[in-house]
Amino acid sequence: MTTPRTTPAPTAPAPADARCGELAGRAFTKGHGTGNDFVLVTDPRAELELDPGLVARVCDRHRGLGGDGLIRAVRSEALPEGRELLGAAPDAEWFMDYRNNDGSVAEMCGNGVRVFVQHLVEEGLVTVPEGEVLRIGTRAGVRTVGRTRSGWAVDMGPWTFLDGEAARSRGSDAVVSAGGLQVPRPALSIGMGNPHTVVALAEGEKLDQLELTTAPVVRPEPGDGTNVEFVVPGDGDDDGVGRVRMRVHERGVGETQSCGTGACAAAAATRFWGGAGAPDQWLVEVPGGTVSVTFVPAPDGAEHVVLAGPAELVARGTFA
Ligand SMILES: N[C@@H](CCC[C@H](N)C(=O)O)C(=O)O
Repeated sequence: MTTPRTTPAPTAPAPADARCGELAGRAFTKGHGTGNDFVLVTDPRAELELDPGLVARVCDRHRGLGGDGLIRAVRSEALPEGRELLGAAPDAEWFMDYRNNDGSVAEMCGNGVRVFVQHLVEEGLVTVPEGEVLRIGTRAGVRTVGRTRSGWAVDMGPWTFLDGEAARSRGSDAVVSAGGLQVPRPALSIGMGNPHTVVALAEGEKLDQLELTTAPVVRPEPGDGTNVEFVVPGDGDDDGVGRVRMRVHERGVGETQSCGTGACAAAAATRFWGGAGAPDQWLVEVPGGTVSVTFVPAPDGAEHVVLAGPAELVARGTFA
């Protein structure tokens, strides 16, 4: 006689928190800037609890909406880091709360700002007439954004050497190893509100041969991690415009099609290596398109970096 089966046949366990619970019923927008793609959520009063696991589930390319990051549009007054900015910039009504695809918080996202502003405009939350600017709060400070013929231009503030004097005197302050590179290469650490490490390669061929599915190793290891840009300077600047090709491995994401702050860092490093006479205007070609980077004297006496490029919204929906 066979004993009746009392235990249920095993089934695959349901993954914990598989859905985007906290976001259920909320509207989202999907957009990108030169292939750097984001999920955008409007949460004016900062009511959502965006824990890293939730952000990672939303950004998962197989089980979520998919994205290099998640951007929450919050009124600056609703977040402590936004309120801090309002004293000096009372017109910075909206704050870009940016999260990387792995759920980590980042200070700044250059492509994200353009997509964020496009989202605010299309949601009817702001108007930006031709010739006027909008001020946006970010964890890297206030950013000023204006329209261009084909997108938005963002004053990204000053660029900095992250390792001041060493970088200035030697032209490099770190070494980077990566798949496809025979030997570790010297690199320059540049701050754009967030950290970047820029490596120059001699030929385009080497750029195409890089294997960036695993993170490049940077020594000395930056405490908060870094975004790593590999650049190949272009030939000839007859028109006074510098050109670079770039691939990037982003902190908290992996290889992306584009990185706005990375393009600014790549142009700043290449211009620094080029010495006096290097152009102030640059076109940075990334796998997802081209962005422009211009170095301008600013009223505060510092040199600012202006990043310009497109922003496209591709979908709207509701979280299940
Ligand atoms: N893609 C962004 C940069 C996003 C943040 C970055 N991964 C970090 O952790 O600093 C850009 O367009 O600038």
